[in-house]
Amino acid sequence: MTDPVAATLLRTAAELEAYAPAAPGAPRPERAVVMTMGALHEGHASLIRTARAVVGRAGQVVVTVFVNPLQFGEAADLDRYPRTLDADLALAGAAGADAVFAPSVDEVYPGGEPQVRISAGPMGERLEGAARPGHFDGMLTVVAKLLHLTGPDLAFFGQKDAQQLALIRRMVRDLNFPVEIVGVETAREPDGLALSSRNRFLDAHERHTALALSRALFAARDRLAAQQALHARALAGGGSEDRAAGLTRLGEARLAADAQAVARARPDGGPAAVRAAARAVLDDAAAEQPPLALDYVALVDPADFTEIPDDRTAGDAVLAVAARVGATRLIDNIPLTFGATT
Ligand SMILES: Nc1ncnc2c1ncn2[C@@H]1O[C@H](COP(=O)(O)OP(=O)(O)OP(=O)(O)O)[C@@H](O)[C@H]1O
Ligand SMILES: CC(C)(CO)[C@@H](O)C(=O)[O-]
Ligand code: BAL
Repeated sequence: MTDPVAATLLRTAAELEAYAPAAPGAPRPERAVVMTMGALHEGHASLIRTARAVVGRAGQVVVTVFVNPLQFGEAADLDRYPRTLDADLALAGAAGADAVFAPSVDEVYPGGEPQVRISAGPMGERLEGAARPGHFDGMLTVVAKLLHLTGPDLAFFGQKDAQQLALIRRMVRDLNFPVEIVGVETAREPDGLALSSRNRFLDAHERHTALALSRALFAARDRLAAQQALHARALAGGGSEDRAAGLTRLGEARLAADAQAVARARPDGGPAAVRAAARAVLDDAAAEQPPLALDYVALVDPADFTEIPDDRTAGDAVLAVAARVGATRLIDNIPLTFGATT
């Protein structure tokens, strides 16, 4: 069922329940769900295509479209969130979805705002959670409900919302949800800007400033790679303080500086160096017109989003950034691995 036709629209839990049941005696098809807030773009399409590739033609791909009031702090952000259901049905179908479940607020919360909610715990209070109090409780509550309503074998979420993905993995583990969570790499514009439904609010100047988010992340990644390459040369005997001193005596300043850089390279590239590389780009963008207003740039442990200490020499990390450009708040992040000298 991968023809480029609009996906079937399901509006209620009853329609979803009755949707394409397995024939009597036939095995239930494997079901993948991709949860969204609509205004679908290529980032969502890549999640849907990945979901289709994993479950195959015999499987079912259900996309949910629901702008969840529970996870919005500012009413204005909720009100202006883009809603484009017809285009969403076409994009979801073209990317390989069978059905789009787009319930009303009353359908999802028939008793009004739920009194019993999922608590995101300490991880939900850091970074995005600090900037948007209650956001992650609201997000996890609706994800739990949508998992119950759609009953998937697998659920796909973007790495672009890295803290959200980590919290969903944690909820599924802590509360024994019978579903496999799959993370999908961030889709970007050719110039690096992470695709986001909120990008449509940026005018040309704001978009130019907003490019600093991804450029900061790439600068940090490149700094880490350069430090790791220097360290690999150090391991291969390519530099030492003695060699640098010898070259200085011979007047070979450039070669001396190179030998010294190799000798001093840390095996991990150094968390501080990585943060500094990102910060330099973001500081420049604060002077752009319009300016970038930095909310945070943080190098964190992907398991719990605590800050990576400066003496950490190995392991996985996420460099995450959030900033406001004009009236639009944007986030981005990049996974990094320390200590991976080749
Ligand atoms: N650029 C992207 N690459 C990969 N996945 C993405 C991308 N953008 C969003 N997603 C994922 O799509 C799913 C639905 O996200 P959502 O509908 O909030 O879109 P969004 O573009 O992130 O919206 P916004 O940025 O306005 O919050 C989430 O799992 C999210 O991580
Ligand atoms: C997971 C989600 C669909 C829950 O509303 C939302 O947070 C999103 O679009 O990332
Ligand atoms: N993209 C994550 C959902 C939100 O911003 O509310």
